[in-house]
Amino acid sequence: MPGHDVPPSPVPAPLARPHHNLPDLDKELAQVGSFDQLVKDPQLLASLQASGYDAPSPIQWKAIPLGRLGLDVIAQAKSGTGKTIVFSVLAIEAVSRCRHLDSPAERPTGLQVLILAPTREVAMQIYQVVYQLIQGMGPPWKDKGVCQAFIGGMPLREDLAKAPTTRIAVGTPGRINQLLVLGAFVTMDFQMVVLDEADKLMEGSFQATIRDIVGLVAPLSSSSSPASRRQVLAFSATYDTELLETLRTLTHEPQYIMQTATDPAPTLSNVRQFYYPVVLSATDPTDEGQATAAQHRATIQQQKTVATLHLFQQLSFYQCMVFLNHSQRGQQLVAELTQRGYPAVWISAHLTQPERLAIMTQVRNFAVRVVVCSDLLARGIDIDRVDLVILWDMPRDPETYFHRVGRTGRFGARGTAVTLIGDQDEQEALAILRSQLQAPVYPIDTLLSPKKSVAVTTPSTPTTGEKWPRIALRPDEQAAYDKLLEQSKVTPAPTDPIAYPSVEQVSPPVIVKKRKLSNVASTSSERLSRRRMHHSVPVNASALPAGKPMDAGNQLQKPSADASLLRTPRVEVKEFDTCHVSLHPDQQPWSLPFPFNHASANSQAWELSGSNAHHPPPEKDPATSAYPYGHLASLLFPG
Ligand SMILES: Nc1ncnc2c1ncn2[C@@H]1O[C@H](COP(=O)(O)OP(=O)(O)OP(=O)(O)O)[C@@H](O)[C@H]1O
Repeated sequence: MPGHDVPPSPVPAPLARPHHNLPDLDKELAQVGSFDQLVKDPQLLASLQASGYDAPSPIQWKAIPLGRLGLDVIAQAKSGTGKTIVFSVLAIEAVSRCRHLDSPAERPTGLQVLILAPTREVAMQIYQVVYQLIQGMGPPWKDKGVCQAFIGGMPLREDLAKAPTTRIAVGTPGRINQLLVLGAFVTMDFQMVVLDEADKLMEGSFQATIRDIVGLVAPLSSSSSPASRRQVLAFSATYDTELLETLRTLTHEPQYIMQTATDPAPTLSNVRQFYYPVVLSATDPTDEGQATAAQHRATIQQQKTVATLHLFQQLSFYQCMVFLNHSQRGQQLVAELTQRGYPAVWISAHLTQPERLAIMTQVRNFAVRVVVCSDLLARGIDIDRVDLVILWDMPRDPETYFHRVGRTGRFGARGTAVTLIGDQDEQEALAILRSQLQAPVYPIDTLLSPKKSVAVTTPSTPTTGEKWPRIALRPDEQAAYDKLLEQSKVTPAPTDPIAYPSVEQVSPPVIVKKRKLSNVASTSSERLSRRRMHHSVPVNASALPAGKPMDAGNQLQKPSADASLLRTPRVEVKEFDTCHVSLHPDQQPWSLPFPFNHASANSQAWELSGSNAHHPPPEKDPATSAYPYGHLASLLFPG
């Protein structure tokens, strides 16, 4: 088992990135410019391009400049739209700025960036992305100590040895906290903490650990000047109102980049979503003399296995992820699938860390095509050959649905997600879910018509250069689908001037209200009593409510601009090394060079564009001694 401090195991050659040549499938992925307009460092730019990242996605276009300004940022973007590259670029730039300081004596040492992820698998994946970018940046960057992974389940001794020289640490909260408490990292020049899957990191027992970590590396004290404060960046595809509020307390006047009100659902439109009602037993487990509840459950599971095999036979796919809620059932399913000619692996947090890493390597190397898993892999995991996701069990909440489905259809690829519906509880949960989704969830018979003659008994082997795995469609389905794709085409990227979105243009955050999908039946007696009510009701597609837009009550309010000044400064990035900032709605923007950060803010001589010379710096509020325009203004007018 390779140690996690060695270079990551070879990643299979990437499939051709489809989004450049094909119609835009989702506006989250519409091309907005090119990386050479966004990234100035030639080594980093070359490395990005060599790794196949030619054109930034909208989240990269918006969040990289904002993060580079040194502001705290809370960002939301759909699964698979490239959030990892946002903070990888910002992390490398942060270290790069320090490396290029003229005087070696002043060059900061030790840890500068900390990237936290909720699972060891996601942490290792992020580490591999940053590592790959650094490797592509030429000799000075090939220093092994620049970026290191620190995850639980691996020897602490090795982590203690490598921590002092690490510049970018990627890890899971428990291990990172342990190392910080032990004083393993040198943090005097610390600059930035990144929370990936931030809503998950703020949940339950994680939250206290995250608070401890952020308190140690990026303390938020009112007395600390912005220049001495460290930056906090948070990313996720989903945010819950309450957790978002909690997250806000870790940040300082954060800038928000959120899903738009018109497109709130965090699943990509290029993932076709279906539900598959398995044939229900005609018996009610509560009827006397009939099957027991356990037998009834066993029947449903059997039916779900049959449905899974049916999907495998009918669809051609590269790789499939099957999500279950129970470990024992997962292992059983793996045995059944393997026995029937679909070799599968099971992965959950119950395995040892070496076992988990070995399975992930197998999956990434395409040595296995069916991964049966718990929600360990529901978030953040990026395997670009996954084109089929089966939700064997209904997820416990809508966020988990979005994240599970988001394992396919990544960055312009197409994908299919099928939710198996086995009983009344799952039918009700699906109804709740559909009320939150904008994308349609079709009944499975629209995909698997009994008349259709698709007989793919052995999954096809992918051919190099093939753009997508094919999912066979009837001609009429194909025509409808092509039309849908044509309609979703987005206008081409603007060229001159480069129109980055300003903070003010960013729509109000749309928050998925936390609502347990499985709360309908938390105890078996409740479950049984409901079954009694819905005695032998077959799953009927037409009984399910159609999708409708999200409840407006779920949205946070956008900060409003009053008549004389903008509560949030308008930040507009015009070129990759300058940004324009307006404090008054009618004011010509100030022109600021960047990159800059808190550490450099005080010493930076701000150049004001000529037309603004008559705009005096704002006055401080006497009550708070703070500038009224917030954090950015205090950066602009230090002292
Ligand atoms: N600009 C780009 N050009 C081409 N491919 C990209 C670009 N940015 C990211 N990708 C690819 O898109 C895929 C998804 O990226 P990433 O894992 O960062 O998504 P994400 O937004 O973090 O998703 P999730 O919310 O599921 O964690 C990755 O395979 C990544 O290599």
